[in-house]
Amino acid sequence: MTSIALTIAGSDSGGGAGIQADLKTFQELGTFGTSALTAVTAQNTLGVHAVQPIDTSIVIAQLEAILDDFTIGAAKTGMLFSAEIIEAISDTLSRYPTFPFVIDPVMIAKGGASLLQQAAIVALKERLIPMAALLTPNIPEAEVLAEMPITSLSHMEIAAKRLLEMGAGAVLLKGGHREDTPFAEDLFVSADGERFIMKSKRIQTKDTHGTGCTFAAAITAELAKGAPMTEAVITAKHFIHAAIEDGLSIGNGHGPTNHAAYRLRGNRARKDVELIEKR
Ligand SMILES: Nc1ncnc2c1ncn2[C@@H]1O[C@H](COP(=O)(O)OP(=O)(O)O)[C@@H](O)[C@H]1O
Ligand SMILES: Cc1ncc(COP(=O)(O)O)c(N)n1
Repeated sequence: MTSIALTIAGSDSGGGAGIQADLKTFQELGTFGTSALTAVTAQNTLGVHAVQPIDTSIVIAQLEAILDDFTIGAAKTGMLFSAEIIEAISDTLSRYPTFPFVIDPVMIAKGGASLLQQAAIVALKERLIPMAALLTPNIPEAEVLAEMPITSLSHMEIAAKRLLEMGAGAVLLKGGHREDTPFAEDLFVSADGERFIMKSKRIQTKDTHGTGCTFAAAITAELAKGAPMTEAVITAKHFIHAAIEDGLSIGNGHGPTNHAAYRLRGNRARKDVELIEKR
C-alpha cells in the first residue's frame, strides 16, 4: 500500500528548505508526498528576499482537497507565518480523522528573516502544539517557546520538559545550534516517559540550509509508513546526518543538504552516525 505524507509549509524558491525539502524527503523515503502551501518565499542560499502569505481560505481549501480524498499516514508543519493560518489549520484538521502530526515550529530562516509573526506564537502554543505527536524545535525556537535560555544539555532537559507540558506527545529538541560541544546532540522526551539522546559528530560545513525541514520531513515519512515514533526519529537522524555530510555546495550562501545521500548510501548506512546513546 502506498503511504501518503502531508506537509503544511512555505515554499522556498531556492529548493533547499520548506515544501521543496519536504517533498524531496518524502519521495526519498518511499512515501507519496502531498502539500498545503502557507506562504511563498522568494529565497535563495543567501537569504529571503520577500514573503507572501497564502490567503487563509486557500490554505483551508488545500487541506480539504487533500483530506477529503486521501488517507494521510502522517503530516508535518513548517513555516506557518500567521496566527490566522495556524487557527485555520487547527480548525480544519480537527474536522478529520487524526494521524501522527509533527510540528516543526519554524520561526526564523538561517539568514535572519522572520517566517512566523510574533503574534502567532500564542496560537502555535495553544492551538497546534496540543495536537502534535511530536514537536521538533531547534534551540532558538525552544528558547522562545519555553521562555528560557538554552546553552547546555541540562538546559535542554528543562526546556524539553516545559514543552511537553504544553501538550505534545513528544519533544525532539535539536542541538544543531549548541556551541558548547563538538557533537550534534538531539534530546528526545515523550509524555509516556521515554527519553534518549541521539548524538553524531558535528560536521564542519556551511551547507545547512533546510536541515530542520528535512529532518522533520524524514520523521514524518517514517511515521506515514507506520514506524513507531522512536524508530522514526532515529532513522531520520541517520537521514539528516548523511544529507548534511554530503551537502551541496551550490549557490553563494548556505547550500542545501543532499536529500538523496541516505538512499545513495544504501538506506541503512547507520555507521555514519557515530553514537546513538540510549539512556
Ligand atoms: N553541523 C552539523 N553536523 C551534524 N549534524 C548537524 C549539524 N547541524 C545540525 N545538525 C543536525 O541536524 C538536525 C537539525 O538541526 P538544527 O540545526 O538544530 O535545526 P534547524 O535546522 O531547525 O535549525 C539535528 O539532528 C542536528 O543535530
Ligand atoms: C519556506 C521556508 N521554510 C522553512 C525554512 C527554514 O529553513 P532553515 O532554517 O534551514 O533556513 C526556510 N528557510 N524557508
